[in-house]
Amino acid sequence: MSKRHIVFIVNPRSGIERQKEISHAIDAHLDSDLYTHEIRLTEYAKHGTLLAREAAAQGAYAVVAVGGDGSVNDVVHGLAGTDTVLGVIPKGSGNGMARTIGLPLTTDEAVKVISAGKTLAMDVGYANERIFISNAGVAFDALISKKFAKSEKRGLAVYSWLVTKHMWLYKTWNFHIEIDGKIMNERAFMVVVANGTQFGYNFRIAPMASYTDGLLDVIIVRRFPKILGGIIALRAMTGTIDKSRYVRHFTGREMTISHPQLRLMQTDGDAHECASSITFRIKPGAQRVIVP
Ligand SMILES: Nc1ncnc2c1ncn2[C@@H]1O[C@H](COP(=O)(O)OP(=O)(O)OP(=O)(O)O)[C@@H](O)[C@H]1O
Repeated sequence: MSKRHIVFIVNPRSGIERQKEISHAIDAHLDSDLYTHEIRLTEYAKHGTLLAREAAAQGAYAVVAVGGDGSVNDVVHGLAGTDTVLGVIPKGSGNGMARTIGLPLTTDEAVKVISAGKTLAMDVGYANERIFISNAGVAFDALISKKFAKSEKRGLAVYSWLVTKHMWLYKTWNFHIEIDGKIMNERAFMVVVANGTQFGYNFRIAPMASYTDGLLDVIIVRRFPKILGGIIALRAMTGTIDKSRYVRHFTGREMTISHPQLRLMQTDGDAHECASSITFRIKPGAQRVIVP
């Protein structure tokens, strides 16, 4: 049997030590009787999409995103429409997708999972034409993604500080929302369309979401007394946010979220400009992913 080829995509900005750690883990734990491999370094943001597309075109069995949800998102954009499998070594700060599928967070263990090669077909979300794996959102989470991207430092402490600081000033909007034909207007602090359960750091905005149910989950956090912000955050950390009286939850296959002033959204933690109306869709089982 011919060996399967795996391409690992690494952001060199993560540092030489981390690159060495990844190389050692691959040498130690990737079964060389079954796999050949190469490591490709990204040269700029989103370069992972191009590298993944090239790898798939050259017949790679798998492309492994070494990083967080942003890196996974880049790779999945490149693999769209191909049979090449996605692998993940969780080296981001929040690692929302990796935590959702229960991947080990250490490099050695993550490489062992890749070597074992068990896969499942994962649903892929679309926000207009843009892919998301974990979640997409149009309100407070989009603002935090933008602020987090500008921050020099990463990590839970920075993320928590940004949420706490901006929550007090944030003004809710009255969104027009249509979910599989059902129309509603909601004054919301957050409207998140989720495929995975969390933003990262175990902050579970959609604890009921599944990568294999063929559905998107819509979480609407309504206007709430800001003094209760800590309690809502605690509910997210304990996986009970849907039990809050300020939270509404729906599932569907297609939904549109609109507001005349809407300009900013996030997909997998990456903030970008958007139109005033966004349509979200799910492609069930569109991407095979290596799982524990
Ligand atoms: N060489 C590079 N130079 C600049 N940016 C890069 C380079 N390679 C990758 N990137 C970008 O860096 C971002 C890395 O995001 P990633 O999600 O992997 O890390 P993170 O934000 O720390 O983790 P998480 O999303 O889990 O919090 C991606 O948007 C990717 O496009």
